[in-house]
Amino acid sequence: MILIIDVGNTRAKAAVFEQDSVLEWFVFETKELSKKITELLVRFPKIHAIVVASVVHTPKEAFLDAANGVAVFFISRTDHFPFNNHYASPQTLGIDRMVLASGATLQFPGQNRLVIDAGTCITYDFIDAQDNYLGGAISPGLRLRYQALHQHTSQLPLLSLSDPDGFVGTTTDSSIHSGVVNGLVYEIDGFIAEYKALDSNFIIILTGGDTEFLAKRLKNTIFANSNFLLESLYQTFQYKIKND
Ligand SMILES: Nc1ncnc2c1ncn2[C@@H]1O[C@H](COP(=O)(O)OP(=O)(O)O)[C@@H](O)[C@H]1O
Ligand SMILES: CC(C)(COP(=O)(O)O)[C@@H](O)C(=O)NCCC(=O)O
Ligand SMILES: [K+]
Repeated sequence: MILIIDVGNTRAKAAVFEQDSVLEWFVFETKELSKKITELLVRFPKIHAIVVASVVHTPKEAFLDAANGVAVFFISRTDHFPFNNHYASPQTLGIDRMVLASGATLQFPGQNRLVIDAGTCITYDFIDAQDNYLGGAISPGLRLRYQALHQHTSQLPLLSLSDPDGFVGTTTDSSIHSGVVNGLVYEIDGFIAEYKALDSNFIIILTGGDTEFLAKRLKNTIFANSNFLLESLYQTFQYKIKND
């Protein structure tokens, strides 16, 4: 039994794997990490390894203390990945993006893949049909857009995510919802159109905390899976074990 943990900038996501199936999924605040690991190890005493990918500087000691002797594997940039990395600054590439690229490469062989992760930030990652990872884009996530508008102005309220009524905002609130939600939907559809213009043989994978909200609003056909990062992390770990 293996505990897989993805530590994002907003929340940590975890899954307990038995062979290749998931027994249970968990989501919690990143600051509750140590406490949660301790709880999960009590609930699932058969866990013999913990696999972690983190984009947050969480001290390794915190994991090791909570793991209480269970082996902890921190997936890092120096591990084996199933793609050729062409990012021009590989030393600064987010480990979450590498894991997503790895999952896309292994799960969808022989086609162009675009992975969109709608989390704290929106990340776009492009792996071509020959398994070359080429890069993509980073932009603010949905919640971050609402927060930024409020924090950097005097007059804009902090709103929570809600459906805009059309694209013409007629009040401050509806203008913000239109700008944030429609703006992001146009952005994603726009990027997808650019990638598809390169080659029609494309699979587009959408993941992250805003997957469900966004999936039904996009024009394009996509493969939506909120758990794609955790599944990819499990596969990246299996790939690492085989190739180390
Ligand atoms: N309980 C929640 N707390 C924070 N964000 C949430 C929650 N539920 C849904 N979300 C959405 O999830 C997004 C963050 O996604 P997530 O995958 O958790 O980010 P990260 O991987 O960067 O930690 C936010 O833009 C927000 O709209
Ligand atoms: C872009 C990110 C902040 C996204 O993090 P997330 O939204 O998943 O919490 C993360 O992938 C990161 O810190 N990247 C480093 C810069 C880069 O990938 O080029
Ligand atoms: K992201």
